[in-house]
Amino acid sequence: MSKAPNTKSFETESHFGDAVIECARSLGHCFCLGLDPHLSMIPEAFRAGDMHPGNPATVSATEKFLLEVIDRTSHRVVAYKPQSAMYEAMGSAGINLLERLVAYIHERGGLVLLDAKRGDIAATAEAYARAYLAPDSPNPVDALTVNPYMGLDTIEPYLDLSRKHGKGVYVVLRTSNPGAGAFQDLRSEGGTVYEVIAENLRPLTEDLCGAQTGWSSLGVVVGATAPAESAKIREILPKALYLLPGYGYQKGDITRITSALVPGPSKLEGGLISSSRATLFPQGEHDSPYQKWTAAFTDQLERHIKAVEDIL
Ligand SMILES: O=c1ccn([C@@H]2O[C@H](COP(=O)(O)O)[C@@H](O)[C@H]2O)c(=O)[nH]1
Repeated sequence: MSKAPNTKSFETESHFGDAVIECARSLGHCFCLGLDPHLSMIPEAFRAGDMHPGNPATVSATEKFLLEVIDRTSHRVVAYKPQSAMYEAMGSAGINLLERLVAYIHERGGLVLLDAKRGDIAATAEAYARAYLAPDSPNPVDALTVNPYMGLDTIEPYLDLSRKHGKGVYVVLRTSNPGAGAFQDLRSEGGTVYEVIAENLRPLTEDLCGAQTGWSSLGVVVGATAPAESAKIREILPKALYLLPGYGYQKGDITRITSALVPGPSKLEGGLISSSRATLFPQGEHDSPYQKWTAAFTDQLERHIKAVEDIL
């Protein structure tokens, strides 16, 4: 699906929404693996020194771990969702690591949805959009999460690159965290904040639908912990792909998250169900030797994928 590192022109130059759905249909599930290298959780088999974020050895250890994870999963997951903050926390070496990982995933034909939740005035958003969504960017990902709090004009630069190059844009709508409702559920005449944003996004999602599947490259982030809200959003945004974080570690009940999905040709579809910590770091395996860790990791990954398959 992709070309050489950092010169990649997304072959779905075509369309992110189509690429996600086509991959999900061929794999038979919609599991997305979060690449969140929490340094304290990196297994013993990969750790080096004190794992301080400023140590070059920490970055190398993290890279070894994540390359192993990617090698073991690239044929099994629909997309990867690196969390930008985890790499930024390691300074410029961490950002370089993120670039190498994105290139590595692309060499293997994988999709990268960078979770960076960018949001700023349009002039600055243009730079964020160029940084990640322009095909000639030093670190071109396939999709980016963005924050709509500052208004629709601030997401326009990302949409522009989606129109031109088929990139995915995921707007944060109703999040998975315990405090999500405090602001996002506030009511005005038009409904809750997240419903008002969704209404505003509707025509934009419809403009960005793929020719192959009809799904939009403009998606939304909705916590897997929020099935009722998910259902309401689906009524407003029938064509938007969901990114559903919060499965696993945050205990989102995926048997209820079917409210986000709709029947496709053979299974439910319309979202990416994402897990980071719970899949990357099987409980009790932190101190395991390499062989035991690989077995535990593969077992955990397959259990999580199976749980997703079972609800579709
Ligand atoms: O509502 C949201 C939006 C984004 N996230 C991000 O997803 C992962 C979740 O990690 P887990 O280890 O699976 O809990 C993380 O990168 C969050 O920043 C979210 O959790 N909820």
